[in-house]
Amino acid sequence: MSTTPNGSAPAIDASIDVRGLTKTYRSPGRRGREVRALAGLDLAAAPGTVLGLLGPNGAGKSTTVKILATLSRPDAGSARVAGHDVTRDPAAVRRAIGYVAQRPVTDPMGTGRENLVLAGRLQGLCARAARSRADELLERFGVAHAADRLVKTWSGGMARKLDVAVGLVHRPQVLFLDEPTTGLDPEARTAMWAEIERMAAGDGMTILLTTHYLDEADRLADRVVIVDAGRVVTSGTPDALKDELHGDGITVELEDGTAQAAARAAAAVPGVVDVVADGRTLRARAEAGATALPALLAALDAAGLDVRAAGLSRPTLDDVYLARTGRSLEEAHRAATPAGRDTDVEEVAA
Ligand SMILES: Nc1ncnc2c1ncn2[C@@H]1O[C@H](COP(=O)(O)OP(=O)(O)OP(=O)(O)O)[C@@H](O)[C@H]1O
Repeated sequence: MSTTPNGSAPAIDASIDVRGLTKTYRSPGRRGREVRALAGLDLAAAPGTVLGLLGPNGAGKSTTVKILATLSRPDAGSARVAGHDVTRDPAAVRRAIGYVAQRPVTDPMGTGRENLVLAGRLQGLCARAARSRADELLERFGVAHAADRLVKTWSGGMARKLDVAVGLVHRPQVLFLDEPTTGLDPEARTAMWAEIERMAAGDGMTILLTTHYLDEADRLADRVVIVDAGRVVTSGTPDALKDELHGDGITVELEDGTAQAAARAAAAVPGVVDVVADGRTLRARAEAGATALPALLAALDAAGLDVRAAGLSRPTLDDVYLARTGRSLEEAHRAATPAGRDTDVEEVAA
């Protein structure tokens, strides 16, 4: 809950308010084998905003979402969603949320319409209201033309839209989207991004989005929280996080030869730092890129190196991730051991 500046009275309640959440999984087969999924996680989302939860495999994103969706219990800490405590009032939380899991929840042997009507009935709508809501959602997600075809014949992008539509049947205030675009082709991803933007900006829904894609978070999230090993590494608006890095990125592509020679020349140019050579590409950073780039190009010319292309870029969330965790998100994914996830486990009691 947020407070007025003097801390006295509640101002606007956060739609999602998580404090000091911890969670450990224990494998019953192997005594003592425990996995600490959350180690004191804090996060908050204001109403009508998109919060991006980023982190490598195993960082604790899905565990967080499952606790917020009342599908799992925390060991300690507190979590409130739409003003309701997830452990004290899970029924109220469930009424207020939609949850779109990583894996599809729709029946591939049913039609799109049948899936939506069933979801509406399960949410307590009468038959007529469920049919009308299904029609509305089929239209809204641009899949009405396929409404009466079995979902197994739908494309991946259409099926993912149906998953999201199912999560919206009961008009939730807060929506959890767990990796909504993983596995989608670029066109389907872009279409899904437009939907997510429409839900947040148009419908005023609060959305917690977990993703592996930093460009996705940059585009959609009002605030991002980067988690690793069950803890928050950093958080803020994408722009504020990028601004903290200062300066510009410089990329130079060389005509021939390796970038090693260019790196030596670049390192001597005043203001050019963090020089990295990779094949024929040279990457560096500079506080004032517009001044440093001409000086760098002159130094390369003087060293007899031909340049094919050169450019400046603002820091990306990838740069933020690298600066904050010491490794790229991709590298972190590779390092995460898929075998680390146990399949047959029970939860450690709170
Ligand atoms: N049911 C479970 N039993 C045992 N360990 C689990 C279970 N679920 C998750 N874990 C472990 O808890 C840690 C956090 O997992 P979680 O799925 O929350 O991470 P994540 O950030 O969502 O990862 P991904 O991006 O791969 O979905 C990992 O070490 C994972 O192996």
